[in-house]
Amino acid sequence: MFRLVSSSTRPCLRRFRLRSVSSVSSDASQRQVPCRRNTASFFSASSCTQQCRVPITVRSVRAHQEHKRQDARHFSSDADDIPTPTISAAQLQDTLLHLAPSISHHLATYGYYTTTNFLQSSSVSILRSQAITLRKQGRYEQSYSEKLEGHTIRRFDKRGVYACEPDGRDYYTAPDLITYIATLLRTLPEALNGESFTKEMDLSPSSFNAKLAVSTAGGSRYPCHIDNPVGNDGGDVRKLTCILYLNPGWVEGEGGEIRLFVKEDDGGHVERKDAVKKVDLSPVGGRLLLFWSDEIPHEVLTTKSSVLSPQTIQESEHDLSESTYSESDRYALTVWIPTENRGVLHDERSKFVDLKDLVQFG
Ligand SMILES: O=C(O)CCC(=O)C(=O)O
Ligand SMILES: [Fe+2]
Repeated sequence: MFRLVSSSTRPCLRRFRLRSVSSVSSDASQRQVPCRRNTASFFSASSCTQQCRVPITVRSVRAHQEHKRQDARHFSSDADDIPTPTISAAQLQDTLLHLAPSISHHLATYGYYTTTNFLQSSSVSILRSQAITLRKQGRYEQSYSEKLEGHTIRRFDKRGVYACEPDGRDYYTAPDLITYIATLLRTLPEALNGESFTKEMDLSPSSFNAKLAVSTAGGSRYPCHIDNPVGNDGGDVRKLTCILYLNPGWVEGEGGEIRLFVKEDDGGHVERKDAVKKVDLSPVGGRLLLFWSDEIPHEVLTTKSSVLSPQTIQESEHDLSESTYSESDRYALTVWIPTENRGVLHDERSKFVDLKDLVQFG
């Protein structure tokens, strides 16, 4: 008997640490820069004290040179080389603050929130092209799930799915992706903690992990799972899953939908224990989807081989730019936000608590 433990690589919740910043500035003079070596301090270059301590041997000299080469790729002392993101952090922040009351209400009532208009298609195309550049740099690896077989956790590759965990070193390649992640983290936890429906969740802006995943066309799928099935017992404090889809030309109804299993009764009045509703959402570019990481079962349906509108395909034939590379692939950027209040994870009092029992995993 298999039990799905986690759909993704075990999270490293210390991957990024954000300095507490109350406002977001897109002004280049105020911009915070990635640390040279320590990805954990992306927003605090001055706090990196780690030195390169590779012992001197012939092999290590090569390793050292490679290290320096990699470093140079990610860091330049010339401030002019720091890329300026195209998307406006201030505008993103405004949008999130504007949506916060509705997000809070929907999360509390339905367990999820979604909007297809979170970003303009031009911004989605920029984010996608940076995701593709990271892929061309070899930053993605085979994505896998872990299942508990007896007492052993076994790893299963997800066919056709590749993932990377963007971090501070990726700023030079993907300034907009990193700006989006940072702005989401700076804004959303605090905004939802200020709303009465989600106040108790005590979401934390201080640490998190992010995943950029690409499902290649023609068959890849994710089985039904919960992102954080073990919760505090396993040291996993992820509470809110935030997915941004980066597929500008996606055609609705052509596969690749995420299927959420939510309560049939969404008004919170009469709740039948066995009432589960399936909600299928296409990964259309600019869709933001949020749901409780420890409660909402979901799966990703098979991606069909061609999911782009004829217009997009036609355009891509004449445009060999980065933004149309691998145009049939399904890109999703997920940020998991943890809670400071471990008691809310797998809370027996939650109205969604029985969803995981009602859905067959694996
Ligand atoms: O890409 C999606 O729609 C969802 C991916 C997912 O469920 C996961 O990474 O855990
Ligand atoms: Fe998931």
